Amino acid sequence: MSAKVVVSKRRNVNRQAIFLITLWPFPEDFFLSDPELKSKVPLEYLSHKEKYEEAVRKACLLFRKVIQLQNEGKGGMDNFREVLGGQLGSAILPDGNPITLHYVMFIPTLMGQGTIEQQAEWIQKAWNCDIIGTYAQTELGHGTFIRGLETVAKYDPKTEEFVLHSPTLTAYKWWPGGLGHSANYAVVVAQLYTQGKCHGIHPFVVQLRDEETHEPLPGIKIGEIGCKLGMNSTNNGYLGFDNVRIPRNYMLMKNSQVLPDGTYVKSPSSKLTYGTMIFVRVVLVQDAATYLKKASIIATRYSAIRHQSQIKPDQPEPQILDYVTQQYKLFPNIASCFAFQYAATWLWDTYNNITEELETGQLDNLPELHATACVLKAVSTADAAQGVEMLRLACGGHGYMTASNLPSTYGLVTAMCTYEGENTVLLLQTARFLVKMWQNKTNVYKLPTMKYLATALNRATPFEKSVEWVIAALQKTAAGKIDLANRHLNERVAKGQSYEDAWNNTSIELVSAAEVHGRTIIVEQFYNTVQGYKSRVSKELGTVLEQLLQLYAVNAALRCTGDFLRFTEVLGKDITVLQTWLEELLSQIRPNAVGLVDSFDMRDEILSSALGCYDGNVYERLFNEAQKSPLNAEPVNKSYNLYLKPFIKAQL
Ligand SMILES: CCCCCCCCCCCCCCCCCCCCCC(=O)SCCNC(=O)CCNC(=O)[C@H](O)C(C)(C)COP(=O)(O)OP(=O)(O)OC[C@H]1O[C@@H](n2cnc3c(N)ncnc32)[C@H](O)[C@@H]1OP(=O)(O)O
Ligand SMILES: Cc1cc2nc3c(=O)[nH]c(=O)nc-3n(C[C@H](O)[C@H](O)[C@H](O)COP(=O)(O)OP(=O)(O)OC[C@H]3O[C@@H](n4cnc5c(N)ncnc54)[C@H](O)[C@@H]3O)c2cc1C
Repeated sequence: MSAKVVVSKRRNVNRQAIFLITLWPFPEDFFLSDPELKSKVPLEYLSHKEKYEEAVRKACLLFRKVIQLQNEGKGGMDNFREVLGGQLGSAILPDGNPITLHYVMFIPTLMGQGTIEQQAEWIQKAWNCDIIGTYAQTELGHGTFIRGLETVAKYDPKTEEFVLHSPTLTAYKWWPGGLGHSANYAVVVAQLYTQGKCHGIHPFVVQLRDEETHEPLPGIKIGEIGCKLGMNSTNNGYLGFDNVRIPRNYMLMKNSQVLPDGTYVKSPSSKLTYGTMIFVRVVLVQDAATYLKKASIIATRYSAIRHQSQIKPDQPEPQILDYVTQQYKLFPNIASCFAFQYAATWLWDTYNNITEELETGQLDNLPELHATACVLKAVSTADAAQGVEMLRLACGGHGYMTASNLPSTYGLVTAMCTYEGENTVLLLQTARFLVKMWQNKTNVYKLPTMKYLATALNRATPFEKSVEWVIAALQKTAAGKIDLANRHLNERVAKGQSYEDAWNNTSIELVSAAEVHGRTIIVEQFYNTVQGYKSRVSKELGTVLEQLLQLYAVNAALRCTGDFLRFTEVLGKDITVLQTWLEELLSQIRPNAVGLVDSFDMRDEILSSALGCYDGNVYERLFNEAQKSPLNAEPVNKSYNLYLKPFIKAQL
């Protein structure tokens, strides 16, 4: 396959940033109208092996079409984003894409961690798909604690090679997407040893399979890890090394180097090796918004079609959308879609600005970027997973059908809470930075996401029914929680605990403080975006956006009433005002609910749901989907004669 990519010789080019510039309206039809990209049989009726084979067939066609568009000059990297993300990507490959990691982590790591020469060597090949790669970091024994990885890369100056080895079973790589049978190369993260000393984890490019036959190379033990809750076509794999040799220049050496004689040259920051993880955490916030939008469309449209029970005995069964409890399940999730979308856009811009600085050697803003990416990834994916499950429940029994596409959407979104950093662990990373800033308050003034900490604790926040008040109250609560956690940490240390034990013993409070900090950022970004839009949109649209903003804010406030009572001046009677405000907003949003989810602009083929179609023909679609069950192909199944009949006829 041929595609052109120009590797710039300029060092300060943010190569990951160029991925997501949208210059071209994405031609969904080019993909969705291709009969070869449609499934002939619903995936759930295929075996595990057939699912994988079908996914590889489609993934190859999908990327061939993206490259065709690119060669015709139609769009650029944004096309990749569309086909990899939760919108078009998950419609065509509902149980995951077996080559995603090639684009989302392998190529970005070559770009972010390789020298100019290494990029020139590898990127064109990867871009042309002459090689297919993955990102092999996690091991059977360690996913979170990457400093504890056991795979070893030992430098041999005699041959100028690294020797990769898995000394134990727990050192086996475990989880990388596409590793099982799709990829023939990987970026492998391993402990670097040179001149008898361990220098910590570093990234290496390793060939795993023959480029022609795809047979595993000598010393490479490789396979797929088996069935999972979801994402069963992503071909997550395992990988062990038995003294596999690779050339010296296969270590990605943009940040630290091993010279031919084995001398180690240190990186300006050991955390630059973690750069690809920051990149993926940033793009996941957008993906969380996309999955939540999908589920919100399905559940809201279904709620407008479904009639059940009676509100008043003498009246017809209402649309279930008219039940206030139903509105409470749906509308805060619709508001969250907007909130996460705006937070994702803001985080993406922040990421671009800070990575530009990193390219020029300025590392000052890296810790804040890391802390912010961690908390926004954690809060958005946790809320999206919880939201998708709530929206599934909001569809009653039909939401449990795979034909609703809600179970599979949940399978995709809940995985996000674990991969690319387990959410609790990420919140603790943010808490670590918050506490550090809290202890040295002068630093706080400089940080856009944290400067509120300098004044929030002592600011009066008398209750008023406004978003501005919610933001101030969240800020005061976050500051109060950080302050309290920090005090408890110090008290434990003063009583003789080590700092690490005290940290662990305070970690419930620390996680909670980080979470409120994350929600503060999200509400603030939502607020700033709506203020920016107000002068540019119609009065009516401005009103609806304002209602969504208020709903997101008041719901965020009601989720932490206990904390508000502890850390702000709010009183019990004010909570009643908040509750009434929420109820008013639900009824204001009700007439626009279907219009709002329609505005997410997802076609029926993308929703892939019998419940969520635009025309509302829910029951016909459910019935038609049932006809696809292989059990309905014959009126009597052979198990009747084999087992049931003898069982029924037998004298028990
Ligand atoms: C070509 C076109 C392409 C177009 C592309 C278009 C893309 C668009 C596509 C859109 C669709 C998307 C689809 C997605 C599908 C995804 C598929 C699934 C992917 C799933 C992949 C994975 O799942 S892949 C594995 C991820 N696996 C983790 O995620 C491990 C977590 N575990 C850690 O990440 C570390 O283990 C952990 C905890 C930090 C501790 O690390 P540690 O022990 O070394 O560090 P310590 O805690 O001791 O901290 C020491 C100091 O380091 C500081 N620090 C720590 N991290 C830092 C950092 N990153 N940057 C800066 N600073 C950092 C910290 O703040 C401290 O700073 P200080 O000392 O000053 O306080
Ligand atoms: C679908 C999927 C795809 C994946 N794809 C890839 C891939 O392509 N490449 C790759 O390298 N990896 C991949 N992974 C692995 C993923 O990155 C790890 O699973 C993730 O980082 C979590 O690590 P873990 O599994 O070791 O969980 P653990 O760390 O074992 O977590 C278990 C529990 O321990 C807790 N815990 C752990 N450490 C701490 C701590 N310090 N403080 C408090 N609590 C703690 C966690 O909060 C959690 O509750 C994938 C995983 C999944 C599920």
